[in-house]
Amino acid sequence: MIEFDNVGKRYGGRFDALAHLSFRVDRGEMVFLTGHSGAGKSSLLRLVMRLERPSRGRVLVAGHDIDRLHPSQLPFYRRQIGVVFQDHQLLFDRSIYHNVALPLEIRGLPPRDTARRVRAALDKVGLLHREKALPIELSGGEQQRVGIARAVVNKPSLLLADEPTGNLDPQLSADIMTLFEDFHHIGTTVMIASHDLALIARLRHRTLRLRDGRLVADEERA
Ligand SMILES: Nc1ncnc2c1ncn2[C@@H]1O[C@H](COP(=O)(O)OP(=O)(O)OP(=O)(O)O)[C@@H](O)[C@H]1O
Repeated sequence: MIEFDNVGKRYGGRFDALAHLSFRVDRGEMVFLTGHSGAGKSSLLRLVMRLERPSRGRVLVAGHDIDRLHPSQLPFYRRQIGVVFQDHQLLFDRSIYHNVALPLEIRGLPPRDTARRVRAALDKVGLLHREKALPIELSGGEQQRVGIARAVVNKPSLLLADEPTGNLDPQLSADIMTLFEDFHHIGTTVMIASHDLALIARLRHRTLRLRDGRLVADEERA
């Protein structure tokens, strides 16, 4: 599903944030990405989203070199990827329903289809009963679940998360990871950048470890 072939990413013409990075993630796999702050985790995820382009090497997603995508193809490409951030980036003047509906409204999906999909996504994260609430009325863990519902409302084949449990206590973090595992179990490819080594060790999924932009470990834990 994802293949990095000797990828390097240089910022500002001199700083190598990523270097000689090669790995494959198969369709349906769940993989953690770890490493110290500044190791290059977010840069790697941004390359997969095609928010950044590699300075060298190739990034293939579903068999395609995504550097070759025409700008007109990017919206369709990104629609296949759900993204969850640490600070879930909800719109605070919109209800939970409308936050989750946003990606579908941007696509111009008919309201009836939008409603069906939004409710299915909210149901998956256990928040159907809160659809009329505003984000401010929800706890941090619930807000993150809304962020996940919004990320999966387009039924992406690939789900990326950048420190999705960064602000949550251990129990809520474990609950959020269980949600990601649920999507993995129905066939979604999942890649999660996280600092939470204790949680990662407990969950026993493949883990890629970066240090100074290089892949220093690739461990199967199943
Ligand atoms: N747009 C940019 N321009 C210049 N340097 C950048 C840019 N984005 C990231 N960097 C640098 O590249 C390196 C890797 O950053 P990145 O955000 O990928 O690391 P990270 O592992 O995600 O860190 P953290 O865990 O702190 O989020 C860092 O030294 C960072 O300062």
